[in-house]
Amino acid sequence: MIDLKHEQVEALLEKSIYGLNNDDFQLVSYTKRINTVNPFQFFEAAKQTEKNRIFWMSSNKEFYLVGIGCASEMMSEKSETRFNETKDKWNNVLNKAVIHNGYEVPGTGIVALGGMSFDPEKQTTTLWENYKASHFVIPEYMLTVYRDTCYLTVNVKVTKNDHPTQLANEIKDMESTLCHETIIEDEILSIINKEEIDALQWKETVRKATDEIKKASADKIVLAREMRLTFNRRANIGLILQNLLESQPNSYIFAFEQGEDCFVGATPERLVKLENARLFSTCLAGTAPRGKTPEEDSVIRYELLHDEKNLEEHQFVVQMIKAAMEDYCTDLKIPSEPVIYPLRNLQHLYTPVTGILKKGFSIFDIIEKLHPTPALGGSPKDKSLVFIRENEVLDRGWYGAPVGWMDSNNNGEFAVAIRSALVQGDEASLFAGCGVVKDSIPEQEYEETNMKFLPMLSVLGGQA
Ligand SMILES: C=C(O[C@@H]1C=C(C(=O)O)C=C[C@H]1O)C(=O)O
Ligand SMILES: [Mg+2]
Repeated sequence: MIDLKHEQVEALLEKSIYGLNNDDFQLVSYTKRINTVNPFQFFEAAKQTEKNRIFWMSSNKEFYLVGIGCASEMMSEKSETRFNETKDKWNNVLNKAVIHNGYEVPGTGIVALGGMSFDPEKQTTTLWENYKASHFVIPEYMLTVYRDTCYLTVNVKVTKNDHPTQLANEIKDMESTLCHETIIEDEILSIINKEEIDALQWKETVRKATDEIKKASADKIVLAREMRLTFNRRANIGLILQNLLESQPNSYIFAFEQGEDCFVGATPERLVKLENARLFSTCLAGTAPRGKTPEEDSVIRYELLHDEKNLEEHQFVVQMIKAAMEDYCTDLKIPSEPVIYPLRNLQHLYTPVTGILKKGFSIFDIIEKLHPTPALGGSPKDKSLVFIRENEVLDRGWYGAPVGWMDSNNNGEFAVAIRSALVQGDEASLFAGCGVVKDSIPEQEYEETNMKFLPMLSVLGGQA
């Protein structure tokens, strides 16, 4: 019997509590299988707890994580050390924790969920003040849905002064609150004000980037812009997530709540997935709209697959990811030509990457090596980042950066946080960017970013 009963939970807590010295603490974690729970409802039910919520769904819809509250966190404000700090803190957490998890299911047991800012060296504004340079949370309560089976993990930080019976009762009450069937109200959100942040200046920056590229100081520079919306009411994140699920195929759906703010999106772009040392990454760059009829769609698809400008944008990403992965993987496989990745509002050029992770590396090493790929930064990395830092009129915050999860067995998955919005009560900022190369035309790049606003715009009261 690996599923714990109430009395066993109490005994487990008691054992940890009585083993502690005065100022010490211990993270106790246990996982059990539970009856089917709808992850969107679990997320919605947690609203009444007033704890921060995190939502993650993989693009194949086979895997969900919903994290509630914070039992422990790894936070870093410093740009140069954020990766190492996070790795060290993660190792400390794992070394000190007591883990009761009888399942070898990825994403159960102690899992850290979080993300980071795109460029911690860029001057920040107040827009993202609630989001750190790097922030990972080990939730108090976490629902894992893996191929239709549900698991609940409870993580408790206990101290000498805690009372096991009381704690076990609190946990029991919380479990029933969270697993209780909840109705997500279908409220109508409408936009009462929409402001594109300086579109003219943005097009001018695109032109300046093409000049730089022609001078050969860089090959590709990704430039992004912001749209600010005001609604008739507060946006309900649970409903937004459900609407994203219904409207955005082939996409990761994520939400990271921080008090009154929530960073939410439906991104098609995997950065890296690790499952039992098998590594998957993605090159995604080059964009065209979807056709209105199947015939028109297949013409556009054919053109995209043969379009020199888009193929160039794409190729920089393939070259970089290939070079980056060679040191970390064996059996690296990358097809020589891209295929189409279809989405609701647009289609991309896509090249999958697979390999076997060499021993001694973690998923965090891979993220550090890859971020930002030329899909979001440019090529070469340093030159394009300097251009973005100096010329882009936007605080990207967590937009365009890795978001995801990792477990104690070196499994995990990170996506690139695009097609996303920072929702702040009855307002939101949407972000969209595109890869500028030598043949980029500012007006066309502008239209491309308009298409990339659509996934979020359409679930926030705009037109699909
Ligand atoms: C930058 C974004 O998307 C990236 C840019 C693309 C392009 O320019 O063709 C395509 C996919 C993404 O790599 C975004 O959606 O904001
Ligand atoms: Mg493009």
